[in-house]
Amino acid sequence: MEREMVDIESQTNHQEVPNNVFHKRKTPVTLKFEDVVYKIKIENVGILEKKKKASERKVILNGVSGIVQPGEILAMLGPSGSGKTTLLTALGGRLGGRLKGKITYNGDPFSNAMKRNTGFVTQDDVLHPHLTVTETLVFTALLRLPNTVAKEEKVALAKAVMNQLGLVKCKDSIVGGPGLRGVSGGERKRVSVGQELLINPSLLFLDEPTSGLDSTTALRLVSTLFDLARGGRTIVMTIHQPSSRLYYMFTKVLLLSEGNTVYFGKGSEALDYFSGVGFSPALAMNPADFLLDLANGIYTNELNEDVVVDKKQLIQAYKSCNADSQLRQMVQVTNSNSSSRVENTAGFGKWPTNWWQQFTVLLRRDLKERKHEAFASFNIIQVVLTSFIVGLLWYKSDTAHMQDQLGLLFFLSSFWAFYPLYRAIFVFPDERVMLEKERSSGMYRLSSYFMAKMTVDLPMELVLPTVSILITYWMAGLKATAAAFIFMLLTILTLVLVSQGIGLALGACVQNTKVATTFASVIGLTFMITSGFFVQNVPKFIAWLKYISFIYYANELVIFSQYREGETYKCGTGKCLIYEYPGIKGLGFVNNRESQLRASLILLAMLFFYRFIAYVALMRIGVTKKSKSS
Ligand SMILES: Nc1ncnc2c1ncn2[C@@H]1O[C@H](COP(=O)(O)OP(=O)(O)OP(=O)(O)O)[C@@H](O)[C@H]1O
Repeated sequence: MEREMVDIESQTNHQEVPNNVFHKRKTPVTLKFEDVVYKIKIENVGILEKKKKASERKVILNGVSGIVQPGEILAMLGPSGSGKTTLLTALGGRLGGRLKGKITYNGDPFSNAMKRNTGFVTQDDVLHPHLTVTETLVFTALLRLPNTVAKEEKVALAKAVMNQLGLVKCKDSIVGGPGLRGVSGGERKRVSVGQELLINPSLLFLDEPTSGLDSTTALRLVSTLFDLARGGRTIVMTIHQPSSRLYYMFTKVLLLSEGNTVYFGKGSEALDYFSGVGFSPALAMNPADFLLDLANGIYTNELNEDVVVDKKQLIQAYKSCNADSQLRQMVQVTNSNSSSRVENTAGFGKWPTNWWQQFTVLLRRDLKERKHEAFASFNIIQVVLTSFIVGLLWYKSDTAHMQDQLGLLFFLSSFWAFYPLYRAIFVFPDERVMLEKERSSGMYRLSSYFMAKMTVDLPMELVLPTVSILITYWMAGLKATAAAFIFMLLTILTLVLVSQGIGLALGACVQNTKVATTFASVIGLTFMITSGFFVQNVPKFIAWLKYISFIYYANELVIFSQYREGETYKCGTGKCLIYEYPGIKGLGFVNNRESQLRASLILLAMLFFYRFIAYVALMRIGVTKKSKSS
């Protein structure tokens, strides 16, 4: 697979890549939003009172309206917490909950076709840290571009994006992330933008794309966006503190203060507007700084003194100005007609690619991303060392010391019940943000993602226990027949998969590794102590717990692998039947084919059951949010 990617890349090295492929435009989109109101519920808990106070509704967006046309860049400015990200998320069709007002795209509400024509760059870069810049963009192209585009063309487009965003220099460097040195912050941001440019979106949303960038890099990035807008795209972005050079590249500016519009209109006319309502800049200053000060309720007068301004006065001034009523009239004109409707013109079906293509690309991507984790030497050393120590402790054990041997069998069941559980817990919480981002843009089906995740870790999940059992089994002198060894190995491998399933389900349901780890300890310990090794005379009302304990069934099968009906052990001066040994008899096992089959089938059912739970829990992540917007 790796070779395949290298081949494709080398082919495209000789291929003519258009310098600016993004000047070709699909359907231009006019974005209108009218009286957008968003409230969230806040549960108030007094510090001193134990009782919860009644929940309150906090207004995040308070009747915001606007219009952005193809070829325009709208920059949303405002102090921190003024609602910029919330509005951007709402306009990008990703905000659920109590969203009121009307948001339309060429007159129509947000649709699946629109979703695939929309690029959304989040504030934090959500990227796979171990992939190189090229791999990141090529995998995105393979997943997001439709089947109608040939594979070679997809790779060529990824290359074109790298050219356009100035990423060629670092194309073979890994992206990096927390604790892993990779490309610079600015390059990482450009990779995120590149992922969205690949689909040549009609509408592009960017949440603070310039934060953390030096002014030159920020200017370069916004220049690229300016070029894109000129190609007919509609661009909406939030920005904290643009330099004046950046400010004048924006076609329109929306200034927010505590969720209210303080100004909406051309960036170049903002200062005139504020002069008209009594606030003209007394000193030569960056217009963006002046606007942000006002939105924060501060005005610097001729004496360079900061005067407090009533924000309500600014909000009211905007509401009663001509610009606002003109804007409302423009927004209210419906322009829904079949020629402007965003259709699936890009050749996307319900999904850009078919199930198998999604699965294979995701598998290749996961293999590259997770090989460092799955094949980490410390995992291998940990398991091999533990196996040797266990082998030494039980070196050449025999049935003359039945309790010792039972202890070994129980230890093996318990160790392989816990080890994969704790590893699997992290899989989905670590991936949540990525899954959310990719599913929100309709990149792939959940089932192909899920199957790729199940498959990618499988080899290592099975190789490690096999190596461990190989070491311990022979050192500890367990039954030296191929049948007994294979039975034991298959039992342990099934146990590993069940345990992994429980970890995946916990991680997927809770989505918080700390909480999931706590649950895992409680569940794991409960299943371990109810499996019969520690206590056998359990009160009836709680004795049923062992029947849902996967460790109980694994322990049963492991014991079956070693001892046959009628076999004996040395007791006192004579011999006793092994299945009469108190430690085994108390477990209540019947050693016959039916009970072996029953235990095996229950373990297999658990293997699927816990994965099913994990799948259902993941279904809520990244689906297009249903809001109450009218
Ligand atoms: N789910 C939530 N729970 C509680 N408060 C929220 C939630 N979502 C948004 N808020 C609040 O809504 C307000 C607006 O948040 P938002 O992130 O949109 O602001 P912003 O202007 O983008 O801020 P920044 O520039 O700091 O990113 C903030 O006060 C924030 O605390």
